[in-house]
Amino acid sequence: MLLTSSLKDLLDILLVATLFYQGYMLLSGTRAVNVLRGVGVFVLAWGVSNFLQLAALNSLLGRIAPVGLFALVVVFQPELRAALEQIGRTRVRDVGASGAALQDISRAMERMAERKTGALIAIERRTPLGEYAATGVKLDAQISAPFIEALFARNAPLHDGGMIVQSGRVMAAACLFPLQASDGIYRRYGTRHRAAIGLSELTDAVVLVVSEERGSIRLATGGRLSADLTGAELRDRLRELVYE
Ligand SMILES: Nc1ncnc2c1ncn2[C@@H]1O[C@H](COP(=O)(O)OP(=O)(O)OP(=O)(O)O)[C@@H](O)[C@H]1O
Repeated sequence: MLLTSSLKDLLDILLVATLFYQGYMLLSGTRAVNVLRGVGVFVLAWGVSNFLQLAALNSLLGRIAPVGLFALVVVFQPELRAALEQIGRTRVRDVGASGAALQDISRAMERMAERKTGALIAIERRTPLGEYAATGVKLDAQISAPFIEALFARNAPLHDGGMIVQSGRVMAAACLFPLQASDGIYRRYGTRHRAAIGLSELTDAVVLVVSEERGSIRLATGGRLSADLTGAELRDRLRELVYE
């Protein structure tokens, strides 16, 4: 009986530790981490004021806490939604794009990088990108390297904004992606790169960027931007990420 209850305690502690660790992993790399530190300081101050029995401060912090909690839920609604979606995702094989489509995307990315044509492409994985596709122009077109290059050509009508690939087709172009907050390690990047990081932070999409300025190819996943990639490296990364 004693053993059972200590085993239960151990399981309890393990589950709570896992929950905290998963919570931290979901938030790490997002702007919520900085706020989490602020909440930590608040809780610490509340603990100290409780310990020292500072009645006025205690009652003030006690009144702020529920309002603060509500404000946090409102401010971090996108992050909370992304976190809940991540928990609810089923581990099914991805349908973002077929091998041939990935080849076409990589080839187009390589050519656009050589010509320094700016480009932004999001490949849907498990999180639906419909709401972002709705901000642009619906296409539902077959993927081909020349088509992608034509879309992003400098004076083309749909070159501004991001392209979205769903189920191996170009579903939309000229879409607006959410911008990554300008704080943190990516603050020196321009809006195209921050839009790629922003979308990859809120969804599990693989987002590709060609820099118009540098002619570099980069890839964003999970709110992080890769180093410059060669065409071959991009192909390998895409194969890994889209067929994980
Ligand atoms: N929120 C957004 N969603 C989608 N595309 C965007 C968004 N914001 C900017 N862009 C695209 O990025 C272009 C501007 O890129 P900007 O030069 O500011 O960024 P950058 O990261 O420095 O990229 P580059 O290295 O190509 O210059 C816009 O013309 C537009 O096509």
